[in-house]
Amino acid sequence: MTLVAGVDSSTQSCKVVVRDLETGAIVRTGRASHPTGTEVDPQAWWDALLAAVHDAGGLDDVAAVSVAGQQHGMVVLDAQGRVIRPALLWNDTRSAGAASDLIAEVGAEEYARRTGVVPVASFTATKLRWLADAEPENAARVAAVALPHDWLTWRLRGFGPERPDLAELVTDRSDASGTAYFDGERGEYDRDLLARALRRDDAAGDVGNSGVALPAVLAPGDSRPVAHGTPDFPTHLVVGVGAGDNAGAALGLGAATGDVVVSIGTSGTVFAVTDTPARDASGTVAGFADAAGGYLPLIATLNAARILDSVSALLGVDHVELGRLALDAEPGSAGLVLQPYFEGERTPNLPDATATLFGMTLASTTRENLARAAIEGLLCGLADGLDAVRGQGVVAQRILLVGGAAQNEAVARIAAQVFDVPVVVPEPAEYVALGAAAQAAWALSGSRPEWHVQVSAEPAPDHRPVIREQYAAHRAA
Ligand SMILES: Nc1ncnc2c1ncn2[C@@H]1O[C@H](COP(=O)(O)OP(=O)(O)O)[C@@H](O)[C@H]1O
Ligand SMILES: O=C(CO)[C@@H](O)[C@H](O)COP(=O)(O)O
Repeated sequence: MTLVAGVDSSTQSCKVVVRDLETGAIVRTGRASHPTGTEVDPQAWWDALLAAVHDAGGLDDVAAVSVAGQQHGMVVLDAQGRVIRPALLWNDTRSAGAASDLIAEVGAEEYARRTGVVPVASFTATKLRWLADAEPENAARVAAVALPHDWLTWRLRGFGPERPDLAELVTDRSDASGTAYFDGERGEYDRDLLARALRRDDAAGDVGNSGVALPAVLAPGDSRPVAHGTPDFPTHLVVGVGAGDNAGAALGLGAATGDVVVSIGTSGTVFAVTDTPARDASGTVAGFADAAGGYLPLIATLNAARILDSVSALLGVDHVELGRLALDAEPGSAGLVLQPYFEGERTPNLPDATATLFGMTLASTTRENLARAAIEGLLCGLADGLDAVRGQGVVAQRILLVGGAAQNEAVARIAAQVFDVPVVVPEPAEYVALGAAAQAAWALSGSRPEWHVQVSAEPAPDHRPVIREQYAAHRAA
């Protein structure tokens, strides 16, 4: 049996799956936790990757591996290949002012035209501008900028401070498209936008002629060898190009026309695979690239599964009990509405917002209604996102619900009340890691594998417009 492995280095944890190349069957899995916080030393991701690989039984018998990861995180390296400062993650909002500054300088239309996105605090370019303004001595030392999956792929192939070959950094279109200095349609970096973000004129110019290295953007199915083998990552391993996590999930799910993926992990995301790029100058929909040569219009919320973690903790219950309580309440939670901006918000772009509970009366303020309001608030934000993605021409025939919180039955059943299209829950699995394993298989065999995805639940359509109507009324107010 030939085996391939996929990694998802996500916000909260690192997950590894090992699959049979022939059938796609999951042979074994591993996992390790990441630190909390929105600023993380990348070394912690490397340690977690090693721990997750060990937990999965190692890669000795595996022929190829590929790494997908949380998008946008800023990993800055000096000329010796050392990480200059902890990475700022996608959900770190300190660069909100930098995003506004970049838009004021370049223009939203111009950004959308050149990169498919308009900067928000999540995107790498804004973090570089923050670095240039807040830590100019660090910005001056930047010799390369990588994303989490680029850096982990580089380390896995045997590079790092001991072998600081920055020209060996590689990435793919999907993750590069989340930087706000890459055009997914042309498949090229916009180095003038990079130079502007970092306030470094020497960052402009052609590859080899620039003071700041960027990872080479490889094609889907491409690969690189392990250059310097270690016991954990031996030289026989073929290493795939990797991906941003959402593009990885699309690959793992085999998302096709008519499918809209709704992922409820640390972030909430709504996205679809398309043939043409989105260029939304309002900035609501990010016009990302996918991991298979197409595009991935996407909206993301900063608040998703952790809304439920927080409300579960408040109520002193686990996720199962939270779901049971929620299903004991009526749709609309008797008027209780949670606008769940616990960590600020990205869609809508309100980086300094906080959460608000509306509609509290003696009658409505029950544990059941609060549990339901948490799930409804989470899903209403994503339903607004679905509207925005549809506004880019995406036709939604069904929702594929994935991510940690999709495993909660109440979330799936209430999703069937919030969304106006059928909801399908694929069998519980780490779809980002599965997609990365599909990349590994593609790199090994030369063609994209056609692996089947099982469905575990299809909650009966039960659309209840009242849920979104009352949420929208409070948002407007
Ligand atoms: N049954 C469940 N109900 C609600 N939330 C859940 C459930 N299982 C896991 N989660 C939550 O899902 C999140 C992890 O999801 P995951 O997709 O792995 O996130 P990420 O990829 O962003 O690290 C955690 O916040 C976890 O508490
Ligand atoms: O910022 C985005 C997408 O634009 C997030 O989706 C990140 O990619 C983090 O993903 P998770 O770790 O929550 O899965």
